[in-house]
Amino acid sequence: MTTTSAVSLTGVTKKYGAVQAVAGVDLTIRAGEVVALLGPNGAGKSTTIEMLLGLVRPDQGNVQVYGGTPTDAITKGQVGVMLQSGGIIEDAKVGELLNLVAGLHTNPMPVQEALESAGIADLTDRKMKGLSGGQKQRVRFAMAILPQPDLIVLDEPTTGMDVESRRDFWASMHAETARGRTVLFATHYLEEADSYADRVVLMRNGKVVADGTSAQIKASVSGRTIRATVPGADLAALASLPGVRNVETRGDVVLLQCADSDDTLRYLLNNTPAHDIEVTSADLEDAVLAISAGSAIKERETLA
Ligand SMILES: Nc1ncnc2c1ncn2[C@@H]1O[C@H](COP(=O)(O)OP(=O)(O)OP(=O)(O)O)[C@@H](O)[C@H]1O
Repeated sequence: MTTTSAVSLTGVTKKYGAVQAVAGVDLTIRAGEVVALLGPNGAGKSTTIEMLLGLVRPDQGNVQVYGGTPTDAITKGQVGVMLQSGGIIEDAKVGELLNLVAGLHTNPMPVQEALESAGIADLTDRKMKGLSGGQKQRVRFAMAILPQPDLIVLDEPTTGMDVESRRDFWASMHAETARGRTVLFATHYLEEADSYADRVVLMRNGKVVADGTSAQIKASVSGRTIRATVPGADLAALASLPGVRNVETRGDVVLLQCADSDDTLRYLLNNTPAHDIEVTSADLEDAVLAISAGSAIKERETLA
C-alpha cells in the first residue's frame, strides 16, 4: 500500500521581479510529521507556504497536498491555515467570526471547542478590533483548527505573543499533534523548532540548506563555540585560524565557531588578552548560524 504524502513540493521556484524568492525547493512532508521551517528574513519561507496553500502560483515545479491541488485540499477542509495577517474582520465579535468560518466548512468542530482549545473562551463576545496582537493570533489559531484539518500550516504563529502565551499556545498545539495532525510551521524562534518539531527544514536564499531532526542538524555541526572577551581583537587573524568557521563580535566579546576548539583556545591564551572564556557545544542556534554561513560561502564559491 502506498501512503500519500501530506505535502509534496518538487522543483518549485518563484521569482518576484529580480528577486528569486524560492529557487528550486523539493520538500515532502509525511502524514503525522511536525515540521519547522526556519531561515533568516527573506529566506523564502512565507513564499513556500503561500505556494503550498495555492495562494501563489509557482513559476516552475509541482505542488501537491494529499495527492491533489492545494485548492482541492483546502476546499475539502483537509488544511487549516494560520497566516501572519489577514483573515480577520475587525468589526466582528470573536464568536461571530468563528461561527462564520465554521459555516464555510463541511465538518467543523463545535465553535465552543475551538475557542476552548485556543484558550479564548472568555473572549467570545469581544470585538476583534479591541484585541491584543497575541489574542488575535489565538483567534487565528482557533480558525485554523476549526475545520478539523489533517494538516495545519502556521506562518510564525507566536509572533507578538509574550512568553506565557507562547507556552500556552504550544500546549494547545501539542493537543492537536497528539491527535495525529500533520503540522508545518515557520518560525524565527529556534527553541520552538527544537522543542516541538520532529523535523527542521532550514531555508536560505530560496533553497533548503538543511533538513533533518534537530539532533541531526546539531550533530552535522560538530564543534564548539568559544565566547571570550578580547579587547582590540584582530578579527581577520582569528577568522584565518585553521579550526575557526565563523567569527562574530558583540562589543569586546568575540564568538568563535570552531571545528577545533583546543587549538583556538591555545591561540587565544598565548597570543591575545582574552579573558572570561566559555566553551559550549553547538546548540540548534549555532548549527543554524554555521549552516547558513557555510551555505553563504558555498554560494560565493559558485558565483566566483
Ligand atoms: N509579493 C511579493 N512581491 C515582491 N517580492 C516579494 C513578495 N513576497 C516575497 N517577496 C520577496 O521574496 C523574498 C522571500 O520572501 P519571503 O517572505 O518568502 O521570506 P521569509 O523567509 O518568509 O522571510 P521573513 O522571515 O522575513 O518572513 C524576499 O526577498 C521578499 O522581499
